[in-house]
Amino acid sequence: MNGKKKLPWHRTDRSAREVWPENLASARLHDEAKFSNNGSVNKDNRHYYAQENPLWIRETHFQRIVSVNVWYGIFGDNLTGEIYLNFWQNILGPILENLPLAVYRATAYILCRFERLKLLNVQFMLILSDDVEVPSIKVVASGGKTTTNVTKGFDLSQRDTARLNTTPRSQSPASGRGTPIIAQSEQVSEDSKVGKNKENRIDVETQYKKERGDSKEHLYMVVIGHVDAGKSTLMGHLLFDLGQVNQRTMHKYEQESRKLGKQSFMYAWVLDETGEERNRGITMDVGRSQFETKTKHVTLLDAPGHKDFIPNMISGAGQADVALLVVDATRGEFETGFDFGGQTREHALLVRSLGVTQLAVAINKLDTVSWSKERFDEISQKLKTFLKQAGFREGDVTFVPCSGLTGQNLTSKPTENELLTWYSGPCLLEVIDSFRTPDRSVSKPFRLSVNDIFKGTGSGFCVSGRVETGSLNVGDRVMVCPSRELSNVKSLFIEDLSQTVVFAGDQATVTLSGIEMQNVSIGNVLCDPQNPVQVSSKFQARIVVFNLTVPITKGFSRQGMRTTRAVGKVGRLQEPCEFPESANILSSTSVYINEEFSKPTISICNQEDKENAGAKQSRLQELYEFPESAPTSCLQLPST
Ligand SMILES: Nc1nc2c(ncn2[C@@H]2O[C@H](COP(=O)(O)OP(=O)(O)OP(=O)(O)O)[C@@H](O)[C@H]2O)c(=O)[nH]1
Repeated sequence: MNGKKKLPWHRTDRSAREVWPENLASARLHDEAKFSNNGSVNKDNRHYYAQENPLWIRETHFQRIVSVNVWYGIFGDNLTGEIYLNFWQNILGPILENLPLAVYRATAYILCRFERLKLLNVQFMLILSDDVEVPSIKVVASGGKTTTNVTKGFDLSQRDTARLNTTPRSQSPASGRGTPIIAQSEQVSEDSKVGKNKENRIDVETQYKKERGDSKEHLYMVVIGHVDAGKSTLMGHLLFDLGQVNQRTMHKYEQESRKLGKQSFMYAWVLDETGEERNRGITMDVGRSQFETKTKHVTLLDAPGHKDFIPNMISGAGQADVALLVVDATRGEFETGFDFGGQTREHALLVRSLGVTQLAVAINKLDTVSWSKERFDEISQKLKTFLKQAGFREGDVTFVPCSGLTGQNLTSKPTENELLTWYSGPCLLEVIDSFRTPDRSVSKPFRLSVNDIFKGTGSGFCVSGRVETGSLNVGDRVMVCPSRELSNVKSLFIEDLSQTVVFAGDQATVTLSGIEMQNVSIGNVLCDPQNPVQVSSKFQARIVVFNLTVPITKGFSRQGMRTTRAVGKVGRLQEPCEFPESANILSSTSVYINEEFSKPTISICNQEDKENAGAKQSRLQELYEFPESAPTSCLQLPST
């Protein structure tokens, strides 16, 4: 909410609280509101990959609080925000007229607009106070055509106010994630259940320019590094400096973290949202946030550093275009994270293996070494050598000195004299701004690698993942590989915002119908039925192996592999395979690479296919169909 609109908001909020002190105890909304459902905070369940079998996905016992940014709102007769009067005065009213008064009075509404995606996005949420007990509410949409049962606590997203005849979204009993709502106008008709062929498709490049041309480039950035390197503190402080977190919230975090004796983590709390993460002082799941630089809209993915949460880190890295590696400059700490089996090396290798080529390195906590240039140079030098070996080009790596705790050199030039004597380069925000946005291959055939599947109470179910190439429209037909079953796209979302089309590079949620949920797995690929992923009996891969207890030797044979992005691209490999005689083994326990790091060079033959050469096609998917999906194989073998 910008400053101009903040004032009427707060004025109305204050007067509304005076009018309804009892109800607004649970219905007050602010620009970063967290929502409660009849007293208990609405939360999103998280997932992780099971240790006992990395092919399984498990739900965690910790959850993320559901929150949204609120731009406009009404309380009773009071209106906040001066735009969209028509929505508030003429459209919302008829929708709500059948609500019981008690419910109506305990209800708050929000309306969001996202300039970047050129969408008018409307969301509203029902907040019931503790003393209103209404299990299901009938909502009659404008024009009286649609009657919908609403479960307590819902929100919905639509492309524009003309599409407000909607079904509210309800919480998924299984995962806590909700099935997003499909606007009536976006429902897939029976007639449209055919794959769009090339001729019917609007020229994708033109469509892409039209939809995204005027907005800032979208970049997904994962923040990686050894545990306690200061990743969350750094990004929390950056978000605060950029105004993404307001003073009041920061003050609250300061007070509450002090009570727990963890005041030094107050900025980390911006991204570490769960009680368990805050109590333990570590990130466990990927924290997400958004911010803007001069030329980019950045989705920030704050990965956990602790080795127990590597699967979560991989899932964050699998979504990223670029990475920010954070290292702790404190004497002894950098060495722990880098030299003695820490996560600095592992994370850097993983992101490179997953296709990330551009890296910024934040040499953090420089306050602990009195902003020493020698320490900065020593660490940069060590990392330069290592990163080059890991496959990063020198020109694609930038080193920036900073302190997440004190805020030096994050969003503006430093003020510390010691640092100013030797550093005149860009601040962290400028470094992030200078990342190149990877080319989005929008005109290639559609491919999406599935990294999450969830079901709500509505029809269909959702899969989410990264669109690797091409574009997908609501109403399109997709093929799920490797099963090759067909399905229909009912709706599309990015960050819970309804879309009519998604493009290469987007992290999208797709609501599918016409296919059973159990027939889609994490690691499957959604593709264009008219141009599906090719089937092959052989593939080549570059393999990075971590934490193997048994040394790798030539002829080494293992069964079962799992990864997020790589499996999404190659299909799941569950067949015995062996490292061929020609393989170049550089290490017996940790990293297995060939001489040319940037190109996959190790052939792995499927055992069965070797025995019945040419007799039948393997279930493996061709990896090298498109360069975007080729060099990013990161396979994890069970260590026993
Ligand atoms: N002196 C100093 N301490 C810092 C700085 N940045 C972070 N810290 C401290 O380092 C500790 C760990 O910070 P976090 O931000 O939680 O580290 P992290 O890398 O996100 O940790 P994980 O996500 O759990 O791996 C906290 O006590 C921070 O206050 C810094 O720039 N200077």
